Amino acid sequence: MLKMTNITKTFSKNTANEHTALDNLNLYLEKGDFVTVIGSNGAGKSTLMNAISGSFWLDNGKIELDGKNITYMREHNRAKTIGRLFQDPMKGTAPDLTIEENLALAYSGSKRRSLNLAIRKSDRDYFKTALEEFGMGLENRMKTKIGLLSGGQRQAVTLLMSSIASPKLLLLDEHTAALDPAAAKKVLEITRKIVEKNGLTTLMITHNINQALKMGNRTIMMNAGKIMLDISGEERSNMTVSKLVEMYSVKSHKELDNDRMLLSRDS
Ligand SMILES: Nc1ncnc2c1ncn2[C@@H]1O[C@H](COP(=O)(O)OP(=O)(O)OP(=O)(O)O)[C@@H](O)[C@H]1O
Repeated sequence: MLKMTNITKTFSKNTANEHTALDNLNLYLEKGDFVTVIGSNGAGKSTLMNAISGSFWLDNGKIELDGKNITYMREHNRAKTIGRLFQDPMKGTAPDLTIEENLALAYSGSKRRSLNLAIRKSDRDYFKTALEEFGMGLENRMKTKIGLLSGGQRQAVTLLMSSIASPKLLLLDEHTAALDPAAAKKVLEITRKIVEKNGLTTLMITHNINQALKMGNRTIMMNAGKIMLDISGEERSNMTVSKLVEMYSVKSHKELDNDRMLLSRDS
């Protein structure tokens, strides 16, 4: 489904700040894989997502999605098949449009209909049913402007927008990190449901190691622009947070320096 071969990206080349954020990295995701991504500060996790969504050109390497070479495809074209959520709940929705208008935009994009805010009754019923499943009461606020919602409610709507656009790939970049614990829990629950129901191939960055081991079917750990650990199946089921932290130190010859990750190790 997603195949990244020898991808390399160096920022500020030939300057004192030169930094190789992605270093000959290889990653292959099967269709339906839900992969969690962890790693130290500056390991290259967000840069990996930026590379996939096309925020910059690679220095080297190739990215294929569903058999298609997208290495030189522009970002806005990739966005048609790659959904992305950020830490900032303000991103990804139009704050002055209502919940149903935002959903209608995502829906019209997926159906290749003309961009139109006149909402059909059948579409409205479909959105309502989908929102009801979240148990947040959003189905009764479909005419509320998105900008008035809490961060958790916004991320829930953004997730629904991403899924109704039927993406080939969903990228979640610490999408619950800015939320309070109760909202984060709820949004994760919704994430799990949406990914499962739609069989979405998903990459999710999290600083919470526990969460990384519990969500999805595979976990990768990044360090210095490379994937240093890739676990799934029995090895992953038997993995503990302490073991993972220890493996990081052994493999990288340094202590894990992601404070947020370590602080959340028991939560
Ligand atoms: N556009 C850019 N220009 C220059 N340097 C960049 C750019 N984007 C990322 N970097 C650098 O690349 C490295 C990797 O950054 P990245 O944001 O991918 O790390 P991360 O693993 O997501 O870290 P964190 O957990 O702290 O968010 C960092 O040293 C960062 O400063």
